[in-house]
Amino acid sequence: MSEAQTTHTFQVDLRGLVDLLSHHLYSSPRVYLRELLQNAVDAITARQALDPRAPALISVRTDEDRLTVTDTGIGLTEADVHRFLATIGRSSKRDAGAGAPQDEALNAGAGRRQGPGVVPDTALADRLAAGRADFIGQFGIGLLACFVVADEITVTTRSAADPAAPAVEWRGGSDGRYAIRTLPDGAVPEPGTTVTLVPRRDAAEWTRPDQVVALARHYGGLLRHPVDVSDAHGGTTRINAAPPPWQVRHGSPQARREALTEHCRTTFGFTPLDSIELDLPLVGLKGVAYVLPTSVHPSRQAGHRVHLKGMLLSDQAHELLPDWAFFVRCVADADSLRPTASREALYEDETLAAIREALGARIRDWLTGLSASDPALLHQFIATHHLAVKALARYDDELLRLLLPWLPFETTDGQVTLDEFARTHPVVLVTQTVEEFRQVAPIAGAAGLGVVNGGYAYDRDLVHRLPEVRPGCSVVDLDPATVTAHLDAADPAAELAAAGFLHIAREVVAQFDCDVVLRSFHPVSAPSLLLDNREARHERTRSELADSTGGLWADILGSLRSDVARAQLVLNHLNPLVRRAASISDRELAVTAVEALYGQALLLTRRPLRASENALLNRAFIGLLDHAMHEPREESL
Ligand SMILES: Nc1ncnc2c1ncn2[C@@H]1O[C@H](COP(=O)(O)OP(=O)(O)OP(=O)(O)O)[C@@H](O)[C@H]1O
Repeated sequence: MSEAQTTHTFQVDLRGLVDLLSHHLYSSPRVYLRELLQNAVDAITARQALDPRAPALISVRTDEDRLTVTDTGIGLTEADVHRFLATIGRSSKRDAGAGAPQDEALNAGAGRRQGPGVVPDTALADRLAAGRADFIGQFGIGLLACFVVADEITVTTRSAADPAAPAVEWRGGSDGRYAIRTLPDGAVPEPGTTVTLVPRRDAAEWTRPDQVVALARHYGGLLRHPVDVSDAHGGTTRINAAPPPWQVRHGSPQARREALTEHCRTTFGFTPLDSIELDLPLVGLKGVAYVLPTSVHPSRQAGHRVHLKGMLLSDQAHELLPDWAFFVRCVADADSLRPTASREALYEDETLAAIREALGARIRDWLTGLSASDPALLHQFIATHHLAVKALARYDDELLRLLLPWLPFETTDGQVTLDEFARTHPVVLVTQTVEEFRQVAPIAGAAGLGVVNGGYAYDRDLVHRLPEVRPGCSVVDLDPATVTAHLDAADPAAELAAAGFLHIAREVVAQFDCDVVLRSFHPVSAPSLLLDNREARHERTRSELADSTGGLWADILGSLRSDVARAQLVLNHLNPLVRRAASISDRELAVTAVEALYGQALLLTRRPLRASENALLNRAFIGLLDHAMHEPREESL
C-alpha cells in the first residue's frame, strides 16, 4: 500500500533571516558604509556602461539625525525595486533576468550588446561573466548590513536607463516589511539613488561625522569615482582626492620612490626598507609590497590591504602572498579577486592561487636582483630578515645559489657569512643542536676546527648545501670522534700515571654507554667535555626501552638497533683539578670525583636529564658534601 505524499515549501522566518544576515555575517557594524559606497560605485559603473559621459559622484552626508548616501548611478524603476531591492539574495549584478533595464546596462557594460534577436547561450554566459567582473557586489545581501545601524532604510531612486519612469521611494524595515510609493514629477530631478538611514541610538557612534569621514577613507580611499563627505555645517571632505602613488606619473624614479615611501608611512606607519611595485595586468592588479624595516617572526605575518576595484576588502588578508614572504606588507587593488559573502576575506580559488604565485615570483625577483643592483641594501635586508631568506632558500635553488654565501651563521669564528667561513675552513663541521655548539665550539675552535651552529631552524640543511655553491669545500656533521681526533693526546707518562683513575672512570660511566679519554685542550679552565650526539642518545633510549619492555615491542625496538658512536667523556689533562683527581688513591673518592666531573660535563650539554643521570648528579653532590664534612674530622683524629 503506497502512502500519500505531500510536498511543502520551506518557510522562511524573514525577521530571523534579516537579523542573521545583518548582524552576524559581518565583523563590525562599520561595514554598513562599505556596502553603501559599494552599491553607489556599482550603480555608477552600470550607468557609465550606458553612457560613458554620465556624471560620477558619490556624496555622503551626515546630519543631526540621519545619514544619506547619494549617487549619480543607474537608479531603479519601480519594477527594479521590487525585483532587486526587495528580494533578499537577488542582485542585478548577477541575475540574467530578461529585459530588466539594469541587465541591459550590465550587458552593455560587457561591451557586447547585441542587436534584436536571440542571444546564443554562450554569449549570454560570457556577458554575465564579464558583467559580473565589472561590479563589486554580487550576492544581493549587502544592503542588509544597514540594519546593523538602523531599523529602517529609505531608498529614493530614479532610473537613468528608463528616463520616463517615475522616481520611487522604497522604505524597508528590519522586520522584513517594505512600502513603495511613486514620487511626483520633479521630486528627484536627476537620475540616481539616495539611501537614507536614521541610526538607532545604540549605533550612533558609527554615523558620527568624524567617524563617517574616517570610515569612508578607510574603505573608499582608493575608489575610482569621487566620494565627498559633508556635514550639517556645510564642510565637505573629498576622501579620495589623490590617486595612489603607483598610479601617478612622477618626475623621476627618486620622486616615485619617495612618494611610495610616504604612502607606506601614512598607510602602515613604518618607513620601508624598499618598495616593490606589483603589476599583474592579466588580473588588473596593481600595488606595492613594502619591505618591513624590522624583523618579524614568520608566524606573525602582517596582513595585507586588498582592494577590489578600489573598495577595501580586507586590511588583514594573509592569503595574498606566499607564507615565506612575511617580510613585506602589501597594498593591492585588483579587478578580479572574488570576495567571500561577508566581503572581508578573499575567496580561495585558482585566480587567488595564481596571483599569489605571481606576486611571490615578483618579490623573489626583487631579492635576486638586489645582489647585482644594490648590495648595500641586500646587506641591510639580510641583516634584518635573514631568517626569512633562509626559509625561502631551502626551497628555491636559484635563490640558494645567489644568497647562501651572503647569509650569516653562528660559527667558531663568530657571526660570519658561509662564504667567508669556507675560505678559512675547507672542512666545515656542523652541529645538530645549539647546545652541542655552545659546548663544543670553544674547544673545537681552540683546536683549529671550523664549526657552524646548525641548531637553528633551517641552518643545518642550508650549511649542508654549501658544496653546491662552493665546490671544493666539504661539510660534515660534527661527531665525537672528529673532535677528539683533533684534541692533543696527553703525554704517555701522564696517561700512565692516570691509568688507575681512568679505569675507575670508565667503570663509572659505562652505564651511560660512555667512554673516557684523556686529552689536552684549551681552555685550561674546562675540566671535561662530554661529546655526545643526538643519534647516540636516541640509540641509548631505544635500547633502554627495548630492555625494559617485553614481547613484540622489545623485538621491534631490538630490530632498530644501530651502530652509532658512543658518547665520550674527554678529561682535560691541562686542567689542574683533573690532574689532582687523576692522582686520587681512595677508590670511593675517585668514584665521586668521576661522577662529579661527568655530572658537570652533563649539565653543560644543557639537555634534559634522564632519571639515571639525575641520580648520578645527586650521588656526586652528596658524596662531595659528605667528603668535605668528614675530612677535617678524620684529619684531626
Ligand atoms: N545605489 C543603488 N543604485 C542602484 N541600485 C541599487 C543601489 N543599491 C542597491 N541597488 C540594487 O539592489 C540590489 C541589492 O543590493 P545589495 O547591496 O543587497 O546586493 P548586491 O550589491 O547586489 O550584492 P552584495 O550582497 O554582494 O553587495 C543590487 O543588486 C542593485 O540592483
